[in-house]
Amino acid sequence: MDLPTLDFSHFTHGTDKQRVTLSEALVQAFKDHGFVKLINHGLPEETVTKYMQAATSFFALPEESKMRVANVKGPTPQRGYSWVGAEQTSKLRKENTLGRSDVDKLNDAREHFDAGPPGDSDFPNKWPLETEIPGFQPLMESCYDLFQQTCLQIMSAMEVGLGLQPESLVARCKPASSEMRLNHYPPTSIELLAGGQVKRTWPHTDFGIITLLFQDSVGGLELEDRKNPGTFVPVLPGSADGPSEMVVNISDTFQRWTNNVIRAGTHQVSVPLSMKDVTKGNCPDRYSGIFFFKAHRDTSAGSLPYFVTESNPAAYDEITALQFQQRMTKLLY
Ligand SMILES: O=C(O)CCC(=O)C(=O)O
Ligand SMILES: [Fe+2]
Repeated sequence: MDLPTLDFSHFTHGTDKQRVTLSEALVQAFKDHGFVKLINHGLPEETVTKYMQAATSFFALPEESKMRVANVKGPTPQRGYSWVGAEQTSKLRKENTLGRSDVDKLNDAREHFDAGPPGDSDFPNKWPLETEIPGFQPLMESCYDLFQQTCLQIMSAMEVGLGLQPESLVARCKPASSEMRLNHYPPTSIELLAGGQVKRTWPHTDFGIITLLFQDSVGGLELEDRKNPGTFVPVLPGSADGPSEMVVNISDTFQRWTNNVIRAGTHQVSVPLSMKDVTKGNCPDRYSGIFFFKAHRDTSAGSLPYFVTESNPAAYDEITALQFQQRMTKLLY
């Protein structure tokens, strides 16, 4: 399977014809795979580099400093630090746990840090001490704003590609309720990963509208091949001398809005491709930087009337984006 790589500048800086062609290709890639790679996505290279560096710096903090901003487990949007084993993505899909008696042992070998909109008063962010990690909070907040802008542009392209009214998707995403996440996968025993109880990340879909994903050069991200359900193919990191690539996937809220016309991309993080034949030793550290683009909390996460027809009746319940997120987040613990 070949994941399409699209040049997003055709939408942001192209002719009318190029805008339409890009938008249609984007919709097609999402229909086919739930995933796409974008180049010339408009995010400065430096922003992406600094976002990834923020991950390295945060996870290098002493355990005590990370635990000072620990996320409180529960249904509320995640804020701060989740230690290895804190959440179990295995519990998000019944395919992961079906017929197993060891469900509580199906762990992720991953720690992560989550933050919501800058200055969020509903679910306040938890920032580590400025003295311990200088500049972390302002950097994260400036990345947030740029990622949010990029996602709004992708929504505009989806409006064109799907034949929706201009602003009809964009308006549902304001004010911003997106979330950013830094992931760290510590070196992990290959034998442990082969044992079947622990994965770097279990197969799942994300909860928001779309997700932006940046990964280091280690690899291991895989998406489900829709032509062969249950099998996964690698989403390889871009080459160091090639253009900066951004992985984008469709998440649950968009699947709900489009009433299954565009389905969320199921993905997991596994042993890197280059180590598939290795049976002993450790997988190296891996870092990823994520942006979960989300609908405004009070917006409906039910299917949009445009996608509900006699032959495709509404498949989802009428709940708000926040209620949906809480329903899903609760499953993780
Ligand atoms: O680390 C990755 O590449 C993917 C992480 C992921 O799927 C997530 O945080 O939702
Ligand atoms: Fe994910």
